[in-house]
Amino acid sequence: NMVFDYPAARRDESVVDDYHGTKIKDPYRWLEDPDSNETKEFIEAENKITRPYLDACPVKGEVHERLTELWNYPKYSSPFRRGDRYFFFKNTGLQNQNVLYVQDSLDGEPRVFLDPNTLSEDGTIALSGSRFTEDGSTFAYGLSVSGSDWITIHLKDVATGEDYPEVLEKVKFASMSWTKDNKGLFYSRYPEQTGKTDGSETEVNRDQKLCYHRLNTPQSEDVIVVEFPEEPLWRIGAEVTDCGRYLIVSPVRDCRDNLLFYADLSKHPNIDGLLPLTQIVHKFEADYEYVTNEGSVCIFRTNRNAPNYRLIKIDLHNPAEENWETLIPEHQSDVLDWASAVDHDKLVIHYIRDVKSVLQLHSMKTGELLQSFHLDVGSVVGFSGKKDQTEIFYHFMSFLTPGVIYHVDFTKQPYSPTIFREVKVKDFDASQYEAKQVFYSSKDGTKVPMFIVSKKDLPRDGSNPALIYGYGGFNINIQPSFSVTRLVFMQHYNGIIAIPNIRGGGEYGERWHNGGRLLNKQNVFDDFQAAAEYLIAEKYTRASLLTSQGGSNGGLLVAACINQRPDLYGAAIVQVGVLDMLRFQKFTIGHAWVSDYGSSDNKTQFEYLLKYSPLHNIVAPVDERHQYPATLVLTADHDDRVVPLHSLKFVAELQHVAGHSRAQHRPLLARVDTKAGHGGGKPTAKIIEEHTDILCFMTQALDLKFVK
Ligand SMILES: O=C([C@@H]1CCCN1C(=O)CCCN1C(=O)NC(c2ccccc2)(c2ccccc2)C1=O)N1CCCC1
Repeated sequence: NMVFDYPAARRDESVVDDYHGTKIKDPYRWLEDPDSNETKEFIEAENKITRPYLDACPVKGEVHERLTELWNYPKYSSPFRRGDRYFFFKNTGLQNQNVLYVQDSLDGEPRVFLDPNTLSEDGTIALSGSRFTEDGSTFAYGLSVSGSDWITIHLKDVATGEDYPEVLEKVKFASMSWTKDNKGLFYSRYPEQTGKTDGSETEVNRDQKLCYHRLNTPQSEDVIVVEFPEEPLWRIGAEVTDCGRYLIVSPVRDCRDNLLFYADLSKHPNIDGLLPLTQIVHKFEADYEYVTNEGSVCIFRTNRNAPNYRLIKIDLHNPAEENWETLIPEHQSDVLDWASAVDHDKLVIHYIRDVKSVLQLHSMKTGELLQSFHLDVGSVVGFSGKKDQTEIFYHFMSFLTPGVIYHVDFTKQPYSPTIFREVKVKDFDASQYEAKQVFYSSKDGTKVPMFIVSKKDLPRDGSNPALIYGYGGFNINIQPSFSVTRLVFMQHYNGIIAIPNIRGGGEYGERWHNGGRLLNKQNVFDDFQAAAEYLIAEKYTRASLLTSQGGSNGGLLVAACINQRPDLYGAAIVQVGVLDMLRFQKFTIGHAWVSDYGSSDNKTQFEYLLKYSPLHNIVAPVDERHQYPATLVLTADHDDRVVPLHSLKFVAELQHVAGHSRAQHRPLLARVDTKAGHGGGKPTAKIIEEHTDILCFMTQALDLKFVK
């Protein structure tokens, strides 16, 4: 097999940090500067060896063609009413960005309302966040460029389609919320900073302010309405209540728990400065999410004393915790994932039960269950409905269902869902495949659910290639979804898809999240390793045919797992991963992740982080059995969520330590994309290119056969 001439990246042995008395070397510190020629040359040198390896794949053409063919089916979002019009997103199949359409009625002739594809040749300008005014007359929308988290906010007159002159700059992680007079918009923004803010910079995001913008005025006239100058790392969520009277302000300092304040907007008809706030929640101890309100009584979804979440009522005029009431108590096993007011006095509530979606209708007054909406095994991936609307739409998807949109009209009894739209993938016959859920035991005996999807009747003799995907953090749930790329792997490689719902996620509420974070983080890796061992023991596959894949926090998962058990995998795909656990908090929004990771600034947490940090636990293989799996590390130049330095330092160290070992025959490569970021807003063309490269990497590395 090919011998790899890895780039000789300079090792600066003089860079040594002292963490609470422990000296740690950081020889590739220079790779943290994205603008230096040396870093640019390193990236070029890495792509120079990766590109030929991927292009040498004999079935690259077939894979690209098959992915494109299967991808080319029309995709729709649930329609949603704003004012007296309906809107929906549609992609005819291969469009780089989804297009927003408008109709005067549900069966009216759709007209293009906003087509982001017209904004750039290569589709790298994406819609990122949007909000209509209450009356549907004006549309605020965010545009992000090259996959960065930075957006500019634009304002469009819905009737004419004309944009107002102003553009709101320096916006990131912005909740947008209009005042009910349709005259202005609350949004969060960062102050001007030195240096570029195009998403290729690594500066820490700090000092976010909540501002109020009056329509048709320059941004320079915007007023700061909420700020926490003594808390530079907080982000400020804000939402005008359904009735329009209150502004709910929810600061978040990391990725869990928030405070709650409110302002009574009726006392400030002219918003011209800081709004006086009444604080309701004074400590970061739980999540609180506004659902709706009736007068001064607000309904929140919270995990306060309820790890599976519940709905509570807080009277803003009597907000002390002892006066809070429970509207919907915590379920002992189902997780209350979201709730939405509909038809004036009802709540649609989404539960997660053993990772599968449950959708119910409850009384807003009493909380009692009115009825359930039947769902197959799968996920509700989209929903539209408002308190003052008498209909809802919800979008269902599963491993073998590309998408079904249901409609419920509350003006007719009984409330029975009808199929509004069903999406088909041509020449995909779901009856040839099976999706099942198994429960396996992790290292500490914890039962972990895992979805396994593949063609029916595959031999159970360890001869099938398998792809195991994981995330494992931030209370995020990995529910069933439809993926064309996984379909190609199942159809043309007889591949098996395995998705373990490992700890750190929210599949079983806060307990599951807490079981996989801070000083429990190793449980996440143990759950994942145990899933791989289960697949091998049950003869679904064997180590040399098993690929692990994960992105972002999941990239950390995959990288930590190949350090700890390189023998378990034949290949590993590490996408936009967090890989330097001692320094992540020093870049862009990394400081927000301390709620899951802790921080090297804390001695106890430093000692724990050092034990699993991918960059700091690379070991030269002593023999071929312990060589690293074929590893592809992917990142991109405008990833300002997880800055590329993580991947660059990791692959440099991996190639230096393992790549030069005689026992390491499998490739250890990096793919660094341009005009791309963490993933949000990526154009279809780039997604298909990337997925083609990943399947080709697996084909080459594991010597897989592509069957027609
Ligand atoms: O990207 C990430 C992690 C995972 C989930 C969000 N995240 C983040 O790092 C998200 C940070 C940025 N961010 C959002 O994308 N939504 C916010 C938000 C808060 C207030 C107003 C507007 C947006 C948020 C909302 C709810 C909860 C938390 C933040 C937020 O701060 N990681 C990359 C690698 C490790 C973790």
